[in-house]
Amino acid sequence: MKHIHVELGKDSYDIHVGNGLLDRAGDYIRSLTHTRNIAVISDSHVDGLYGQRLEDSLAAANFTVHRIVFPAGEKNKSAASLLDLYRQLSEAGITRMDYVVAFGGGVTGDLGGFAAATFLRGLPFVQIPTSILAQVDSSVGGKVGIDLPSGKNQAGSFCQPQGVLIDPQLLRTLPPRYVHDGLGEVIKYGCITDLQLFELLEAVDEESIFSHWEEIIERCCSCKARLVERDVLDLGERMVLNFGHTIGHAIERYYDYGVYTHGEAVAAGMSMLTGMTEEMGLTQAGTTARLRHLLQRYGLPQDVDATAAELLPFISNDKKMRGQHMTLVILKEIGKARLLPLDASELPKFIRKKGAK
Ligand SMILES: NC(=O)c1ccc[n+]([C@@H]2O[C@H](COP(=O)([O-])OP(=O)(O)OC[C@H]3O[C@@H](n4cnc5c(N)ncnc54)[C@H](O)[C@@H]3O)[C@@H](O)[C@H]2O)c1
Ligand SMILES: O=C(O)C(=O)C[C@@H](O)[C@H](O)[C@H](O)COP(=O)(O)O
Ligand SMILES: [Zn+2]
Repeated sequence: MKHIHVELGKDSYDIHVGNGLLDRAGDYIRSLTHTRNIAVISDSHVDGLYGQRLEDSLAAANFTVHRIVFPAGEKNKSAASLLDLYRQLSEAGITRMDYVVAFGGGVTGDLGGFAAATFLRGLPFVQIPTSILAQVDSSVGGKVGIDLPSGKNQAGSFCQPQGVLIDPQLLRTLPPRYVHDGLGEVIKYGCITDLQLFELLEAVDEESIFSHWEEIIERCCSCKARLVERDVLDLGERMVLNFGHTIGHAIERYYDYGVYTHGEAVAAGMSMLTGMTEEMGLTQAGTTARLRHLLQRYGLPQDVDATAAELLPFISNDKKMRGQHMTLVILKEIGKARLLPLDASELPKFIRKKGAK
């Protein structure tokens, strides 16, 4: 079992990584609280697969368990779902001393975490991520929230979990599309800070990657933990985690959260942007080809049909926008990202698509 500490003063917590941890969740959460009631928020797929196992572990540790379920899918990371979770938390009689577990992929972590962060002005919560994407990225760092018609993650807050329990064995049931989806964010970590991780992904293939999950999860979570410790509110250095997301979020929204998964959209965003920055001489020659080759190897898109003009309106409310100024995350080379401040009027030239004027 591996432990990664996230040092944030009174908001500090630990990330635990180990096979079989799901069945020890009850004892672990019991070590954090004496309360009786616990709400487990999960989507319909994860609840069906693992809800009873988690309930059994929690019940054995003397918790009264309230399983709260919402329909799976990014379209449900919505205000309507949030209201329904509040209703269910209220009907379960959850009070301020009780605990919430966000148990599922990134959608559950963001939506369930936001419900916990805001219901009764805030309840303590634990993240038990079950998708690759959630195990390498979304369960750590405290960004919780929902999508709005105006854009991706447009309502949310920073609220750190009390702990994160990662059981890589749960990934065995993850559908192949979401293996690729999560690898989109893993490739992001390789691009922004971890050349060795990028090289590992180049060296293995989809078959053999399963034997490397623990190492991959640990590398990504450690990288994220260090960035979050230095810049918890995302005002500077943490922004590198947003590489590929300026265009990626616009892609998700343009297609109404129904065509590209988050990891796929980020993959296309990284590739499209790097194509442009390399052409401008800001990125080392050859980087785009290397990135696109890796994306292709793991079944991820390198481009989308939507034009720059179609995507641009959804970039105007990116969270890296400050008035008329914007920070773009670009690559110097594989393993090294940098923040590029620019005027919003310059954005179109970074989104212009290959071959377009
Ligand atoms: N807060 C953050 O820092 C952060 C970081 C990255 C991404 N995100 C958000 O995460 C979301 C994407 O997360 P995701 O890709 O995990 O999507 P998801 O939560 O929708 O999960 C993907 C699918 O896999 C299913 N699933 C999850 N675990 C499973 C398992 N073990 N076995 C079988 N099926 C399983 C889910 O039911 C769902 O159908 C996006 O909304 C994105 O914005 C947040
Ligand atoms: O934790 C972060 O910081 C990230 O940017 C991680 C991203 O992978 C994640 O998708 C995040 O939710 C994006 O945040 P946003 O502030 O751009 O909505
Ligand atoms: Zn992301």
